[in-house]
Amino acid sequence: MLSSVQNPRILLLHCRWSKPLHHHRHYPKAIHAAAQAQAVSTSLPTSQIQIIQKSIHSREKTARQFAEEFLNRLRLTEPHVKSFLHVSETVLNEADEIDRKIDQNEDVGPLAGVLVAVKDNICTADMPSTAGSKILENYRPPFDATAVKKLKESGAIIVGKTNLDEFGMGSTTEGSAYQVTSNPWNLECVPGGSSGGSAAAVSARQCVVSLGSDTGGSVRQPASFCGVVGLKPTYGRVSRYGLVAYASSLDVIGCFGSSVADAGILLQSVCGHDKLDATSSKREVIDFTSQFLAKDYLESQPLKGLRVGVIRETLGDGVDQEVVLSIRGAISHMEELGCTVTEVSLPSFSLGLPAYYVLASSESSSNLSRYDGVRYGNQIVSDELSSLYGGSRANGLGPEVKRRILMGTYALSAGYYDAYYKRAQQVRTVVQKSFKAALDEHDILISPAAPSAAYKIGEKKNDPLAMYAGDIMTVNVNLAGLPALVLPCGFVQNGLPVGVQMIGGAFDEEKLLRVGHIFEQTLQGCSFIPPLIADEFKC
Ligand SMILES: NC(=O)C[C@H](N)C(=O)O
Repeated sequence: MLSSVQNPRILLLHCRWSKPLHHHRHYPKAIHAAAQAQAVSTSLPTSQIQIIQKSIHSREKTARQFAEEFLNRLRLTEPHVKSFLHVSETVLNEADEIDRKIDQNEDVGPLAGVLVAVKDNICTADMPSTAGSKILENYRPPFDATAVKKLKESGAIIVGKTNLDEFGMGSTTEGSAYQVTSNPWNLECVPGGSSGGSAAAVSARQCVVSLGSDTGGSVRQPASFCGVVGLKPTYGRVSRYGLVAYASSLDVIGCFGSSVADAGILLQSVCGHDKLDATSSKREVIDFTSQFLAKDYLESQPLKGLRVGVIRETLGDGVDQEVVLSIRGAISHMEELGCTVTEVSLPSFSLGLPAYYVLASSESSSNLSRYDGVRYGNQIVSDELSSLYGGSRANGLGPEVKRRILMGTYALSAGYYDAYYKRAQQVRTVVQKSFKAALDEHDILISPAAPSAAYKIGEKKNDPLAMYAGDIMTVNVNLAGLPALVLPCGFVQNGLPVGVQMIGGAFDEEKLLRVGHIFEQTLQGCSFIPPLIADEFKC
């Protein structure tokens, strides 16, 4: 007979809220105390996509009923959370069309009836796409991004466009030119950024899953702040065609869900080679989720012998002690599941942050030069071409975007190029090599997703360096182009969630999702439902 430590299925039962948490001695204290206050559900995070597919195909529930459920919740919560810049008016019609197809035995696709929110820097032909900037106010692209096209082909219903820091530049979503989004766990706190709207929308269950983009952590850090799952795929895994360019060598489209399985199923639908994006990979796309979703998989001790490396530099000075405690709890849980956990050093880790900000700003200064008031968006009318350009930019771009363009232009200018841009590229190579060495010895690497939990709106808004410093845990992964998964692993004392980051080798999303799923199904024992909607989910 296996002990609970060896048998995840038994462990899972221990972690159910019906049993007091303290009966499981390995449950981390930080989760322990705060989680009891936050516990609102006896159910584990399950794949909402699977539930929807099963129900609509068995006619137990219609796509319209699911759509109405989410839209009602959206109507109630949106005045508080403000995740969306635009909500579609055709959701119910699209749901009816899916029900009609099912009735007539027509093909509907793996995301049939699933409400997906899309970050507003991802182009949609039938909705505005502002990238959170005034310069693109009312802009309607004449085409869908490849990821959006694939979503539609899979039967998904795009529920709307979500708020973000202007052009993805920021870590709180306060940098949007339109509105400030709140964290559903505490409306006075930021949801993280730049994909704060997409993370908050999943957290408040306004949609089933959502798309974001991640240049230096924009999917993973808001996932951590909002208590949801965030997946940053390998660079090249998902086409960037139709993603408004910020820093093209770092940008990737990523996925949010309330379970690891949902994030994986969403990735499956949007990834793959696209001839419209020369950097998209031609690698064959394998099935990311079938293996771990198979019945009885959890009972096969699937993590036994998995080599896990804890990045030493991410648990030291400057990291909130309550976050460290939660991550240590997550690490001991992985040991319980049979993983071999060792510390690993990435000596170049701290160099990643300045290198990222030089490279991202440099690329943005080039990418954003297209916004001149002539080809896109808002224009200041003038007889003089230079004041038409200058006026439109002065008026249409926000302060953080201007700061990055100035920093990037400086780093690229003759005389400074070698000292900044070239140096940063050299650091990037060092970062890539040190990840490679660490991943030669380990299957996955572990770190916090951010040095703190969510903080108050306004707290860092006027302190760009403090804001940049908050990206320390995530930017290195973008420099190396690797995939990473963030999932909730606990709470700090004030009840805000903490996320653990799992980093994998290039194109190894399947392994990351598998490990994440087992971790989620055996540790949490509870869906991370924010207080805002807790009443609805109490059982
Ligand atoms: N876009 C991102 O991934 C967010 C990062 N904080 C940045 O401002 O660059």
